[in-house]
Amino acid sequence: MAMEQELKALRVRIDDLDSKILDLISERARCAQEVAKVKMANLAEGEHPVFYRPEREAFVLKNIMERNKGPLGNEEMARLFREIMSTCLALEQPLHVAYLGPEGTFTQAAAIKHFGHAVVTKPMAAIDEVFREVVAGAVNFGVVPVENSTEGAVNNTLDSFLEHDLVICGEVELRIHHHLLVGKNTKQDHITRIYSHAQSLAQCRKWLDAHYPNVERIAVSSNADAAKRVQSEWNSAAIAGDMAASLYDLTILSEKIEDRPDNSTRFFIIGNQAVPPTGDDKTSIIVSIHNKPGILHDLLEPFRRNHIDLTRIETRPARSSKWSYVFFIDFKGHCSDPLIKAVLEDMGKGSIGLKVLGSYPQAVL
Ligand SMILES: O=C(O)C(=O)C[C@]1(C(=O)O)C=C[C@@H](O)C=C1
Repeated sequence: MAMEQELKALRVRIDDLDSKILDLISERARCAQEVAKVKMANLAEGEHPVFYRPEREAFVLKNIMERNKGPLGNEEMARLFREIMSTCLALEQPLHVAYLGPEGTFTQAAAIKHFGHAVVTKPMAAIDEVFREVVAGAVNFGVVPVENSTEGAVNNTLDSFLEHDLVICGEVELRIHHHLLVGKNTKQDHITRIYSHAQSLAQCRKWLDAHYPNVERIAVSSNADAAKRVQSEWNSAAIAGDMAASLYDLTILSEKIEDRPDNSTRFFIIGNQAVPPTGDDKTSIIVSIHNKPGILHDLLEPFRRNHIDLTRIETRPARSSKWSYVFFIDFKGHCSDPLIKAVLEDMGKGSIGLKVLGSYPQAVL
């Protein structure tokens, strides 16, 4: 009886707090509606309003994480605010976001992690199609994978940047946990085929060698596609993540089978909008250079001289001529910073071409 009384009193307090939170969230949403009105009222002739402001969102989330005193962890708290902002933005403008599908891919999970659940997500069959959908203006943004901590670059994404003129507006990092999944009719000891995306098969190579050394591994276009197949196919399993498992109603035979526990994938948000600096930004560029001795050293020297932190460098064959290359370089800093501007100018002089793909806030979550 005493416990019942105690619980009742605590629940009264919770109801009271919920009602205060409800009022505050509604007040915040009304504020966002006012923000939209101000943005609409201050447009120059022919200008389009910019509702989504990644630099402001990064500030809000970081601020919440800094001020959070617990007991909820910083990430949990930021995720709650991510969702509040997502719904507030949807009141201003519902965002449409294309991603590398089908439904249930890690790219969809990355899109939701970045924009929250209030966005309308649209699956595309290939990375290039995500780019084309954004270029065509059919969606506001696109989400594409760019690199995995175990398997390296996603070349289709890098190549698409050579063909399309889009801006990188943000990055998302996602911990990738792979599971071995089966449909209702498949037993663990009857598996004859394992489907997944080539990158996912590679990320689980050692585990597969140890547990299913003689089972055929079949690469398909995505791990969500693998999950979809095994829903109805007997004696086959898929390697995919949580979203695909629940979407296609599969049983998890083995959890977290990736070879490296810190296995993560980085995704880019692509759009048409340049993002102002936050003080904690990254910039991505493409540079093409003449092939001559010491050229790569010369290219990178200004970064060393100016203590600019290079975070990634990737090479791809140039489309223009055989045995010539382009470099994809990411570094810390924003292209509007005078120091970065000077370095890029310096680099531009020694190269055939240099293109800034975008400056964007470093991933907060
Ligand atoms: O500050 C703005 O510009 C807003 O539109 C408000 C708000 C928010 O809810 O905090 C909503 C969407 C933007 O992407 C950033 C922030």
